[in-house]
Amino acid sequence: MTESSSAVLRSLTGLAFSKGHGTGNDFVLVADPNGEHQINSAAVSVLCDRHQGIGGDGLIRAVRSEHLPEGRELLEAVPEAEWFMDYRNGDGSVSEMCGNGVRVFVHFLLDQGLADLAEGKSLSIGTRAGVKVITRSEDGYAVDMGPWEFIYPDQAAAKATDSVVNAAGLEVPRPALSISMGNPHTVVALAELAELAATGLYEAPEVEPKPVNGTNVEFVVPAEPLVHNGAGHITMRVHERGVGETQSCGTGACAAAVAIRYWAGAGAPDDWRINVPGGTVNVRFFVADDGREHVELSGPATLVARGVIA
Ligand SMILES: N[C@@H](CCC[C@H](N)C(=O)O)C(=O)O
Repeated sequence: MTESSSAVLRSLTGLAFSKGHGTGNDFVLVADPNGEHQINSAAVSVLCDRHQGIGGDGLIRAVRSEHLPEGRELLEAVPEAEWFMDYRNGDGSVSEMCGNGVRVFVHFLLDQGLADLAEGKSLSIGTRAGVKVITRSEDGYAVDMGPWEFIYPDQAAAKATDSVVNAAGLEVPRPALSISMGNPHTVVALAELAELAATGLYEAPEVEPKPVNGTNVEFVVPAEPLVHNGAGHITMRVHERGVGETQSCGTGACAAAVAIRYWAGAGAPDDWRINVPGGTVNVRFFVADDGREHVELSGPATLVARGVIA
């Protein structure tokens, strides 16, 4: 351990944390109701280090929205969004949204006695991508992720792809489609599972044009046939901005379903199962009360440990 990382850990002595995951996308979770802990990006990367820290794809701080400027702004429109998910990637960078993270966040709030979520009720959680509404579901928790958007709408409409991606193991760059789920995604379809397995994600894929704020990149293989039992089926691997390859990405699963459904055209289903290395998440498209098409993400949330920084 370097001197600076041990100094960072010393400065956090006594901090209580939990460790949790959603389909293998794992997080260090800290309850900071009154916004008293400034966990800077150096501290996040030390805590998320798998060898010299606790280990995690990201760190999630649970803070009351009133204690953050971006939370106070959300409260003006949605006063019930008491809690804010302050999400950081494992390298310390900030991301707008984490789909697996928000389910684990709610599970953590319930475990800590900081919130209630009775059957048939919902919880509104503040995030940097707006307020997300969470309910209980058969597979764990369901999150209304809101509407999706093309990042380059003109190109997407004209050509159905808007960028190209290359990665280790792929012989030629592949066409891709860029989708925003509040955070950026670039989705690439591959023909078969063997090609997906041979794709090297130990370094960031190259994306052209290079997105200014970086991007998460999803490699997906549609099932053959694509639709069975009324749902579309996809297998996905992901390289996450600020992390590397992860076992799962909730916003990535939504972006993958958006892209494959768009490419499949009229008649494509509204229900999707996304198989990732860490399990399965479900994605559903529906028209919400605001008259817009929203994406719902559902899946499990698990807490595995509680501890204190020594
Ligand atoms: N794993 C997350 C996404 C986390 C943020 C992402 N790495 C980014 O920088 O946008 C998910 O489940 O959505």
